[in-house]
Amino acid sequence: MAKMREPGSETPTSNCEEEKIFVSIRVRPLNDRERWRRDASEWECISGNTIRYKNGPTDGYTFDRVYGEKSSTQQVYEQGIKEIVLSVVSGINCSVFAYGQTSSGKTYTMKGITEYAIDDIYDYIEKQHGRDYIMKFSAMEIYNEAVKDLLTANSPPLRLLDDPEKGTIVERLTEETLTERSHLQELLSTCAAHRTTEETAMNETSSRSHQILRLTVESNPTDYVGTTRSGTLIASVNFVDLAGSERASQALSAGTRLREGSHINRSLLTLGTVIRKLSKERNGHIPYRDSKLTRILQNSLGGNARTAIICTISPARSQVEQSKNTLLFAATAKQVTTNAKVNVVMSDKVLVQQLQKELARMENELKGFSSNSAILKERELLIEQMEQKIKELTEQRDLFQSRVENLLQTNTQVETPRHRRRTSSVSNLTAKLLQHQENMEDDFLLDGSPPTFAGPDPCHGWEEISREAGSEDSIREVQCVDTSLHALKQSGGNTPMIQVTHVVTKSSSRNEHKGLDHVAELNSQDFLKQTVQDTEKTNEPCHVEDLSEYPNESPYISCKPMLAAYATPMSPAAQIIKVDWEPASLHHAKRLQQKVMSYSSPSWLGKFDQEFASPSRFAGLQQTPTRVEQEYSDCLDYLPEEPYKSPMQVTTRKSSRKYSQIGETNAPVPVESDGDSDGEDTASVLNFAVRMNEKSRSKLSKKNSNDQLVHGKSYVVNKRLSKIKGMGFYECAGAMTPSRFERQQKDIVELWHACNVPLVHRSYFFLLIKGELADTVYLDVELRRLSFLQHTFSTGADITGQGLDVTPNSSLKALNRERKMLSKQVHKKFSYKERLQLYQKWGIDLNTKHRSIQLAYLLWTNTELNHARESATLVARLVGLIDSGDDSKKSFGFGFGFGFLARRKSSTVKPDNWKENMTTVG
Ligand SMILES: Nc1ncnc2c1ncn2[C@@H]1O[C@H](COP(=O)(O)OP(=O)(O)OP(=O)(O)O)[C@@H](O)[C@H]1O
Repeated sequence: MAKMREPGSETPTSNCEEEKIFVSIRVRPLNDRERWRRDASEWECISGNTIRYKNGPTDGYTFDRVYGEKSSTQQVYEQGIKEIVLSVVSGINCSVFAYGQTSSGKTYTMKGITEYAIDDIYDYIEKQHGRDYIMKFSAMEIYNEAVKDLLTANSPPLRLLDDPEKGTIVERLTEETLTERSHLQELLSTCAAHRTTEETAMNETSSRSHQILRLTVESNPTDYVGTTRSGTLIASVNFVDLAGSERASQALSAGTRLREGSHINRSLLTLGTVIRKLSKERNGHIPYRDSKLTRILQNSLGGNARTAIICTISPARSQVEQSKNTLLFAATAKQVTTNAKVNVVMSDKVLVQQLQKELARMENELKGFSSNSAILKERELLIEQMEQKIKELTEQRDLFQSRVENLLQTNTQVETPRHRRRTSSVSNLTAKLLQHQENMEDDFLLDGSPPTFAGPDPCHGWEEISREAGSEDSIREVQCVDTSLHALKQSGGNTPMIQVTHVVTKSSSRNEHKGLDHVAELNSQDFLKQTVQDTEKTNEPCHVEDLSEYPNESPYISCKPMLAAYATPMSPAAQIIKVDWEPASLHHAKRLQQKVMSYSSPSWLGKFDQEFASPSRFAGLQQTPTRVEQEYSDCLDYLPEEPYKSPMQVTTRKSSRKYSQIGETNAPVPVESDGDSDGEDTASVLNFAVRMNEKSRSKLSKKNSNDQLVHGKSYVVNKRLSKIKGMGFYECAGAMTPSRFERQQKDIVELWHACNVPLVHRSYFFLLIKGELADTVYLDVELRRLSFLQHTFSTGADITGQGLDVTPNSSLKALNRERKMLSKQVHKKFSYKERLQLYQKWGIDLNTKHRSIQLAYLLWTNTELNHARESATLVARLVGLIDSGDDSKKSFGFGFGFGFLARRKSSTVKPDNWKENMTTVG
């Protein structure tokens, strides 16, 4: 038996509680007619819950409660019924049935039960605080399977409706809201008056219908404690007085009685069936809908309700069979289980009310707190002051902003014609470049060949344009050459070799112009020889400056060596000669540049030039100009006044200079030609270098080493510098200064180009270098490695014959494959958003087709720009290396560099090692 819950103490989540129907038996006393018949009382209650037929088995029938003839209705109510009925105030549905044959005392008992229950409910509600109760009363009868409203006279039959939430409801059933107890008494009287009854032979009233009185109790909380909220509890208690349970055959006679009996029994038979089925298996089909009675009382018979059934019997011997049937029904009903739960309804209205009350409470608390808090007042004051300050600052900012805008506008208006022309030319060039690339890139991914950019290097163009646009300086750098053997003479012949460099000055001396013209007139084949002879003859006045007086200035950085390819390999004491010039005109600069560019690289490098970034295409000088090339040639007229410098050609010549600086003295001298004109160029220059080297050594042996011109001394031919003496080159540049670091890095980049080093390796190396002193070892090792590699390539030695399958051509092919893959990976590895950002960052027009290819091209050519590291990072990501992690990158760079060095020193360079290394980096 479920215990009654304390209203208001329940949680919003309802807990179901299973319990059996509470079944009690009440035996009424013999009535006058039975006594007149001398009918004997055949039933006795042998205990509080067992009744026994006096002439039957001694065991008797056991129920929850049994009440004898002398029991009172109050007893029946108090012992079990009351506890169930009062559940309604806790939000639990409940029902009390009276079942029994006609005149067994059902109405008598239910009348008393109802009155006691209502009294108790009223008593309970009146004692409660903190909740508002609303009670509503409705009454109906089911007669001949018609539902009638007992609160309405001559009620028409009412329809039953199915409600998804409430279950079966009776349409238009009167529901009176109760005010006070007397009100309910009046309503009960009304119901009794409207119920279908008949007069019996004993001048008594016999009920012919099933009566259902329903009291609905709704309770709402009126106060709140903290944030706990409880909803509305709604439950109903049904007082059901059934019609006589005797069989129709006994009650009916004919006509109306027959129909009435069948209807009565339809509901009663269905009730019996439902109870019987519920007592056996609740999960099967329960025919609630077979009768109005069971349909209306569905919840009370096996659902969400607590139920009590009072079975009334007559003690008379003549009614034993009916009494036994009643007890049988009672025994079956005793097996039925119901699931009662608390019915909580949290309506929006109630919820809003609760929240409003809670809000009001919190506001009151806040007001009280604010009014009493001095701290809050201070902060409010502070906030006001800060807001005022912000306002003032905002006004000042706007004022300054407008001034800046005015200034900018003024500057724009005074823009020089030259600047306008340059800007215009930049725009034109950009448009043409992009348009051209759009056409050329179509074929790139199709045939797998590297992009044949007929136009200028887009990377270079952007850099130059950017530099030009950002500088109004009249100083121009011009690539030029000077053998300056004068310097050699002044050095006392100790210099083992001579390097040819270029330099930039603002000088306007006539002699310089001569020198420039002179150099510019030289052809590529005889350039160095002629220059040396001329210099010795004319003995042009040049100041020889010792770099030791400029210990912080690296000659390599300041003079940008260009034709160093002609230095003797493996010489540890390269001389740096710096010649400052300013061209007499742009014409001279261009001519000189053409000459410089006409120097051919080895065949395999030349091929690369033609295919990738040939400046000759840009300048349209060496080949028959195509339509596109002609366009670019036209563009030259609008170019900034700076000669085009090919990264590739600079690389070709510079790389050997580095080789000479760091190489080993006993290394072979590369004098062999590969047979083609490019090779002849190289051989010629190298022969020259060898000759000069030998000359220097001869002088050195005769003069026994002048202390001012020891190995490592560097000289600068510079009209602006005074003569200085002192520290040697290696002493000067031995420390890892930023300038040296930068120079070495650039040299490595150039050698990478020259040796077709895979992009993967380049990326790794760039990512390895952090700009720290510890990077020196990486740079040195890489330089040595590349120098050796380049030397091997340039000598044209039959490396394949030695088992090495890494050749210039093979590495170039591998490099091209990489580049092709790089272009494809741009789309795969970079998101759309990333690509857009990269296009903008690298100056690629978003409207251009094949933007990704352009981006890839810029990435693999931009190792000479300031974005080298970023470029390397992007490349590494594109080729899938970035995911390998820092450790592997470090170990790769370190292991690769030192591993190779170790093999060389121990003379254990094996073809397989080479192959392995190159394969690894590729
Ligand atoms: N426990 C009782 N003590 C004294 N009188 C009783 C008791 N029970 C019933 N009576 C009387 O018996 C008569 C019939 O009772 P009641 O009308 O309640 O029977 P009923 O089962 O409702 O019959 P019906 O089904 O025909 O309406 C009534 O006069 C009633 O006063």
